Amino acid sequence: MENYEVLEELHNVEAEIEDVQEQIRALIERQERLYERKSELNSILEACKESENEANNASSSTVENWDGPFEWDSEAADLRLNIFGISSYRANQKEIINAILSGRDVLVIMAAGGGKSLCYQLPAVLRNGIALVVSPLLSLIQDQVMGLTALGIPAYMLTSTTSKENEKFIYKALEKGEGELKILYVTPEKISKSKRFMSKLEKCHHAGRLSLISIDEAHCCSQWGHDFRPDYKNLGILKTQFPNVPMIALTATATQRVQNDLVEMLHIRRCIKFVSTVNRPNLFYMVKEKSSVSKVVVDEIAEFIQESYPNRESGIVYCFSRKECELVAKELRERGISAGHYHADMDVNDREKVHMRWSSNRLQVIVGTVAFGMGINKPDVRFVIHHSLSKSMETYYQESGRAGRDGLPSECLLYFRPGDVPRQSSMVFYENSGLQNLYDIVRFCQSKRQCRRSAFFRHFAEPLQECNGMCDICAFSSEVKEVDVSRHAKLMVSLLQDIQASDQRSTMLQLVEKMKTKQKEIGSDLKREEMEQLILHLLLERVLKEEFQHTAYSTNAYITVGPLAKQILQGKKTVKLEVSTEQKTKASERLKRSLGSSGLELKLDELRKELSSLHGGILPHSVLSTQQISLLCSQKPNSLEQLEKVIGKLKTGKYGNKILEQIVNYSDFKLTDEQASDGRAAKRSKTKKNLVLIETSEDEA
Ligand SMILES: Nc1ncnc2c1ncn2[C@@H]1O[C@H](COP(=O)(O)OP(=O)(O)OP(=O)(O)O)[C@@H](O)[C@H]1O
Ligand SMILES: [Mg+2]
Repeated sequence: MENYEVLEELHNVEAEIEDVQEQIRALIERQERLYERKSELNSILEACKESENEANNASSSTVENWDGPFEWDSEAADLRLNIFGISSYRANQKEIINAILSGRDVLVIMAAGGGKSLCYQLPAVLRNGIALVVSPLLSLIQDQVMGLTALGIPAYMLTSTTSKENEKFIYKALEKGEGELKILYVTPEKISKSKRFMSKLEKCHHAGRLSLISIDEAHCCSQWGHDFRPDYKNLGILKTQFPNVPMIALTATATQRVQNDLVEMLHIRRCIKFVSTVNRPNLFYMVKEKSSVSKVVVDEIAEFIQESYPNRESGIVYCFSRKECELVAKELRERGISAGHYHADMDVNDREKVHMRWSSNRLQVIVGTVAFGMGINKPDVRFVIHHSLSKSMETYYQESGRAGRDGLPSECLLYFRPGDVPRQSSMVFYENSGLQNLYDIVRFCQSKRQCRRSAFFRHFAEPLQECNGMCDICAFSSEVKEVDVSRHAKLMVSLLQDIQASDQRSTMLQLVEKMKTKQKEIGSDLKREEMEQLILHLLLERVLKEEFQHTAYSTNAYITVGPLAKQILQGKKTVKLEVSTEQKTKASERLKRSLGSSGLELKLDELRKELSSLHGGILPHSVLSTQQISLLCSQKPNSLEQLEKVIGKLKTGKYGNKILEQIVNYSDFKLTDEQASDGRAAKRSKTKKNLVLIETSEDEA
């Protein structure tokens, strides 16, 4: 054998080894993803078996029909309507309340705004003694205590802001049963750090006065959750110390892993689990192409807000960075929208002030970073706009889910452009499955065919449900065609190989620039946006991958050749891009129409603002919720007695005359014979008004 032959074979063998190694790397990576999926599927299977067992046990035991009847039914219904002002239960609420009142531990998974608070507040009022509620944030606690106080329910909080006087009152109530205390809110730190508090609680329990324990936002227990709080890990002590006190854990987080985790950590393995759907039928999801010119984006956002929400309905705009968030707020203000910014770098008092102004409808829009999160308790947020994409499907679900907690139609709008991806990836790449999670939401944004809602169902492993035209994909019929871009993909991979061979790196932006010249070789021009779309597509397909380099000030993301690049070079893989051929309409006309407020709605909105400041600055929605306003407009009660049927005795007693005055004064108020004779239920009038109210009535629940 000649020397050169040996050398040639050696090169070939080396090339083949390299090829094999690449395939092994790709396979290992695939194996890892499969292992991860396997463990997820196992957890789901486990949960299914558990619920099957529970169902089997349920059929053999005596009381497992949580719908009732129970001895407390009428008392509970009276409290619901006349104190809480809620005309009918939503899905699962009644069952959860019954399970807790039967003394069982309960785990509640219910979407944001589903009405979890009522599930523990109503039993707390009904049962003798004091209910303990653990909640992660001071602002959430303050909102809840204020809301309950407005309803005349003796609720207190024990936190760093509690006055000495109140603290004394609370300790006395716990220890001696003196004074009126029904619901006590604490942060988890109180349980893990205050021995004094725990000893008083022990005394309260010993005297048989600890009625129930509620763990709100329970996903904070789990490291897999999005808001992990170390102090939540210690809450297991509550069940150990008070085993016979029913515990209710509530969260809107749907992943199986988190659910399993928190049941273990709270020691409530025998709990009854109520899992409601992740579906938020009143939310309209929409992804919009984001211009690379920042002014254009703000113009579009401003126009959207002004056109769709001329009555200054509340909204949130989420931004990626603190700087961006200040800038966008300023630019919105310049365009005549009352907007304030909110981020973690601000002074706590300033942050609180902005939050408060927004909660009381004095500020229309909060422009925030992710720091504007869990504490948001405002039910009538009509729109959530993402100025750039979130870091995962779960985060997006949570953030967009802050819209429409009152069940009324609301919009979730995400501005997406591929150039935002490297900004996010350089932040999340070090997190557990960070890049994988990010690529999931990128897939969601890139898709031009898959219903947005069904993407959520898939993500949370839930059976598909109808979207009813409540996402851009289902609502607008834009034609999508597939374009074969395999040649461009091949060119891109070989270009990257050349770059890497000369020890260089390329960011997404640089790669697009280089490709713009290079693609002339194949005589076909992809537009800049299409080129970016192609890069993302190849990242998701693992033909390309991102690599990161730290500098003193930032982490840069570079695009490099990925494990499946060979397949492209060898022509084993075709690459197709989805391209819309039609422009989409601006927004859902249907939704817009349904959102239009009537004159009476505006009058009642004004009234609730006025009453809220007259009644010690409570929040306007504590006076009347937007849903109650809609009911009043459709039913137009004309006596205190009729009004009571809509908003309950308590609110009628407090605000009834003023409300009736508005309804009577309202010029186009005409009482139909039908309403006069029997005060018909809301549903029929609701459809008349063309207002889509999404709620579950008692008989449906
Ligand atoms: N059965 C009901 N009918 C009408 N409105 C209801 C009902 N139950 C609760 N609500 C209202 O829905 C809104 C959201 O309720 P709540 O704050 O309990 O939601 P949540 O499930 O705790 O949401 P989050 O996960 O965001 O904390 C509140 O304004 C509440 O008054
Ligand atoms: Mg809640």
